[in-house]
Amino acid sequence: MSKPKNWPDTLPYLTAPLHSKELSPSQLQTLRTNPRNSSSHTIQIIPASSTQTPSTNVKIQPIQEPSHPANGQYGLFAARDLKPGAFILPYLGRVHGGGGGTDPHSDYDLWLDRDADIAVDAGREGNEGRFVNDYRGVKRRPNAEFGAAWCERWGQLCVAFWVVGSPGKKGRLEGIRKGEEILVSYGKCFWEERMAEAERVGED
Ligand SMILES: C[S@@+](CC[C@H](N)C(=O)[O-])C[C@H]1O[C@@H](n2cnc3c(N)ncnc32)[C@H](O)[C@@H]1O
Repeated sequence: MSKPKNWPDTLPYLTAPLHSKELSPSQLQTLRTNPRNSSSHTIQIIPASSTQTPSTNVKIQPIQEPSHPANGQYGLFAARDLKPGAFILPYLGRVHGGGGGTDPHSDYDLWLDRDADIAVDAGREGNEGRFVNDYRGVKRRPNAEFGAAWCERWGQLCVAFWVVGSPGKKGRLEGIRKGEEILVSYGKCFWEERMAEAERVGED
């Protein structure tokens, strides 16, 4: 199986979501319910042709810029020009419930469905999506966003990334140029939790 360039040797590269054994039958049903068949059809449907692996939209690159807050780590960069609103890639990892099956301190855990208590952790295995950094300290605003999508390739709900903006709208949202870093907002909660954790460690 081919892996993306710069993929770490120690980490399994996923080409499909991995299900934690602890997922309950109702969580599994939520994951496998196509919103096209339900009354609340608000999420995007991603055709299988858009989720080929490795992704041709992105590349993983080491960050070697002292002013970048994640200097010395990796980041995810556009491998070609990406238009406003364009789908970028799915975020693959271990799909789990709050009940367990993953690391509670993971920095790679994203909500898929809060109401159903389902999240995706790419801490121990994942795809290119795990290398997306937060915009804070890098750019003035995020150029990408994440949310839930129905992925036809796997017949289930997934977390996925899109370019910020709407396809037909002109203005300051100009998509992501080839070579530009893809940056999302992890949300205030992510950084508040990290700060609280750092304070706890400092007190020990
Ligand atoms: C999901 S990972 C992103 C990929 C990570 N850079 C890597 O190489 O594995 C999240 C971690 O990246 C780092 N990070 C991402 N965005 C950051 C930012 N804006 N400022 C500081 N650290 C950041 C933090 O260490 C955070 O815990």
